[in-house]
Amino acid sequence: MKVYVIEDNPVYNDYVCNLLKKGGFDTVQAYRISTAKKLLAKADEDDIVLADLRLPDGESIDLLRWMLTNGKRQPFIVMTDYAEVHTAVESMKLGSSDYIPKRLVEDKLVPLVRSLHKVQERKKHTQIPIFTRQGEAYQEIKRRVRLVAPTRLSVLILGENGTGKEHIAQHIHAQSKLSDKPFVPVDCGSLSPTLAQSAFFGHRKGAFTGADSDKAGYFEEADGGTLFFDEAGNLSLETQQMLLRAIQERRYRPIGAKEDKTANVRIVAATNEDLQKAVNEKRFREDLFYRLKEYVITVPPLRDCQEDILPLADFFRETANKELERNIKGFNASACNALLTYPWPGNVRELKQKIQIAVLHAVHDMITEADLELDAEESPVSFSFALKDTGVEKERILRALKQANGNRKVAAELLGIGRTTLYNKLDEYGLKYKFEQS
Ligand SMILES: Nc1ncnc2c1ncn2[C@@H]1O[C@H](COP(=O)(O)OP(=O)(O)OP(=O)(O)O)[C@@H](O)[C@H]1O
Repeated sequence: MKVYVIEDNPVYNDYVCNLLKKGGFDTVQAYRISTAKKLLAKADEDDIVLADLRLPDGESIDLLRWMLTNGKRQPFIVMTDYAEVHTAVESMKLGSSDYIPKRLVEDKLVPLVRSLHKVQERKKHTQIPIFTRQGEAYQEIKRRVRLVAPTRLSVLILGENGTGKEHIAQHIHAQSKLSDKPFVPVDCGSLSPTLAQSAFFGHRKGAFTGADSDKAGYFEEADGGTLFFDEAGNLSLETQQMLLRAIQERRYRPIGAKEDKTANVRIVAATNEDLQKAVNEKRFREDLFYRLKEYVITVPPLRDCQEDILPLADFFRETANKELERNIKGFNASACNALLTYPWPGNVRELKQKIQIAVLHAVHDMITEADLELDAEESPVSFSFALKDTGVEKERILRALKQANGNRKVAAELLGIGRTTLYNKLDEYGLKYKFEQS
């Protein structure tokens, strides 16, 4: 997946591409509409286009029109210095996915691209097979899901990108009493504040220019079921206030309607943001935070779930074998070691991608370390072991020791710390003789 950045100012173009690269996205640059058209002719379905509103040879809306007439349905983001609502609305009426004022690019672009990418992933993988993880941390998550699912409590799922939060939300819905009603995911990161009210609450015909017919919002679509706020940390303050009222009063009014409707939904939200920090920094409303976190499920990063890595890798190898029509049998020893020691900043999503590439690359029937193309820059050591919570730290050490069959050297490597630090920690937690090798 690539992001096409079409911006005539080369310095700004480079700046935007660097932001995207840091966010983990590949980029392709163009400075004019004419060049963009040539490049986009070869674009993949899951690519994303980001274009400046005004370009030397026309407006980006012309490019969008060209794409639509040429059957190109990639998400299209308009970047503008001129954040007038009418321009944004015009481009969105035509089918652009969103617009972003340049002053917000630094903070909002990467989350926006990420959510659009997720929508595409979701469309592509509506029927993706899911592996039932057996690791200890996951057993605890399953227990919490089982307990909370039948209640009406709002659930907040916390975890880094790609840890599988959305699947957990789906499990909560599937195990609830509402499972025969809809599960409606909302990508909060891709909602512009201007359009959020209509998106959540819907509108009546004629409520504003362009409202040609009545439209149901997410609350109505999810009626009786679960509304899933994905990337909830990206909600604008304005939208947060609007949602808080609807959730608290269990009522909302579609734009242009004369009467309120009942908000009969169960809320599940997910975020990779530290919401408490966002609350302290006044970026997230404290009252909404408490509404959302009636029950919290925390999903640990993949690097802390060592026992799940190889089984998941095997599962993704099998699915990649089917998709790519290959017959790769497994991983050699150095590949296994690399999988276990790599820090997986992109978590399960990244593991899945790396295995897919490896299955494609493998020359013989076993995947080697080189096939995995793990980025050397992301060495395990770059991940600090500075865990605030000693309980979690102890757990992690125990898991690493178990995984390493008691071998201190391997355990230290798995944890990304030096052997002396590990010995000190073992002393501190009274684990000196735990899993001692005979
Ligand atoms: N147990 C699993 N079995 C198979 N695939 C999984 C599993 N867990 C996660 N994945 C895959 O990893 C990717 C990320 O999962 P998901 O979208 O649920 O994560 P997320 O935490 O919601 O991500 P984000 O924070 O980016 O929104 C998806 O492609 C998903 O199919």
